[in-house]
Amino acid sequence: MGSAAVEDMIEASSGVHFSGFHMDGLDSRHIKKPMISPATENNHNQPFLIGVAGGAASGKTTVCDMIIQQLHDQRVVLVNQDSFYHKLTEEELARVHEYNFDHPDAFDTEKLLDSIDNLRHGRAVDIPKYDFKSYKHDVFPVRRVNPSDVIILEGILIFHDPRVRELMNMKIFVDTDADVRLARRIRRDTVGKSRDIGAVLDQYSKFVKPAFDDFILPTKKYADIIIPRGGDNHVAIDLIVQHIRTKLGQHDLCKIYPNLYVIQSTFQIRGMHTLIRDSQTTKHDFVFYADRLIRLVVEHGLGHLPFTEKQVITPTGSVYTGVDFCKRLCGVSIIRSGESMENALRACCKGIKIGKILIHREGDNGQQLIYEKLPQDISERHVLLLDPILGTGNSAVQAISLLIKKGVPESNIIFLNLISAPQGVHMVCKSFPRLKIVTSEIDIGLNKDFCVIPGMGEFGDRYFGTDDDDDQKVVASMQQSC
Ligand SMILES: Nc1ncnc2c1ncn2[C@@H]1O[C@H](COP(=O)(O)OP(=O)(O)O)[C@@H](O)[C@H]1O
Ligand SMILES: Nc1ccn([C@@H]2O[C@H](COP(=O)(O)O)[C@@H](O)[C@H]2O)c(=O)n1
Ligand SMILES: [Mg+2]
Repeated sequence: MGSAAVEDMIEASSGVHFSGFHMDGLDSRHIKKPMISPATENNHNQPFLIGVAGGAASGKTTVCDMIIQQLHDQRVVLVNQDSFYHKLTEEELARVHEYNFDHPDAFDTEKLLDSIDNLRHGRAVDIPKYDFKSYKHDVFPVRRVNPSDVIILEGILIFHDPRVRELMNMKIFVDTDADVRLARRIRRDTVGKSRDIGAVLDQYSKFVKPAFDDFILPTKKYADIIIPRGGDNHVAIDLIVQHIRTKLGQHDLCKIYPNLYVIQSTFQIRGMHTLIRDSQTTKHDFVFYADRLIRLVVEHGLGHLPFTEKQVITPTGSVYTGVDFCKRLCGVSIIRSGESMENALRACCKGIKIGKILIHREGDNGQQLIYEKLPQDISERHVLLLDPILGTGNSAVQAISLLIKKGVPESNIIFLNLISAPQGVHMVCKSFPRLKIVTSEIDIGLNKDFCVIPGMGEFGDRYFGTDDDDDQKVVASMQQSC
């Protein structure tokens, strides 16, 4: 695809986030101003920002180095909070042993925020390298840091300021025993920084330990992941790297198509995917975890519907300013796998009408519309199109074309699925830039039989129990648990 075509498409589709506001059927007293659906699942065109905090000598730098090493094929930069220590005055330098380097005020957070803002917007920045021996920033040449796919921010107090914290896509706290930290610090400061052991211990009891208790430890609660034993914890580091890779994989397609929304990956979501993708999972477990994931996708999809502001009076007599749901909705499932998503939609939207479309699939593009039953007034509704797998995209294109033929505006269609292949994403997003796709994971691609890989096999067979192997799996799982 030419870059001009991509730009045209992005421009055309970016408008849809603001154009789906409908007022039909709503009480005008409740309508104050249009509210744009929050689309927080992914940050288009933004690098993935990781924060790594923890006590001094807990192993933060070691953990960052290991992550960077494992992500060797990605553009990753490390930004150290040390680089943003305030410049000391002559007076402070003369009495440096009385200076508290562990207090939040020791850092120039405004400058740090400015540098991150530049990097996030694709601008290179010059970051000084701090010299622990002279307490100065001008001993070493400044480091030119280029914008990258992943930015790691590391430092004892990197979670302290909420403005910095809010920018982070992932927060890691390195949790190492206090004795180990002190022992490492003594070695580092005496051998590495040529400091006197008495001064090191004085600084520790006067500033380092109190600041850890008062400022650093209280930020542990903001962490998404706490790593005990730092760099020795290879399992945690592998999982973190895997998660970052998933996020980076998604970013590429999300950068091209602003109408693609991949729900924020968590270890819970990855755990559920691991189960439904495992060929040894029993039907019972498959249905249980597929239902959980479907429910998440449905809830995220509903988050993209237009809302109107609504105020209510609570039992305490106070005013609560909230939102009113969009009422003109309908679901459409692509038979047969799509029917597995109907229950979750019904559970979220009381009494929702659900239409059906049956498409006969043969090979990669032998699609043929066989049957359709849709509500008569479908053109006036927002449609949630249901199909757990987006493979080649041919069935989806058939179904969407039918909806558009029936008068449904393209921007009123939200296509919900669990797994999308990049081929299907390209096909649907290119053909219908005003529609939205909400999915939970993007897979690698399609095999020669047009099946999604790694995928999960034939979803309908596994969900509805028409998978021949299932009895053997039950026996195997019973044997395992004996
Ligand atoms: N798992 C570990 N085992 C032994 N030594 C370690 C380990 N992790 C870090 N160190 C050492 O401890 C010191 C502090 O580690 P570092 O990663 O620089 O911590 P921080 O960045 O949190 O201050 C360094 O000298 C490093 O080599
Ligand atoms: N001139 C300085 C500046 C900082 N420190 C100490 O460094 C610690 C933070 O660095 P980490 O790599 O351990 O995160 C912090 O505890 C400061 O006391 C210093 O000793 N001298
Ligand atoms: Mg460090």
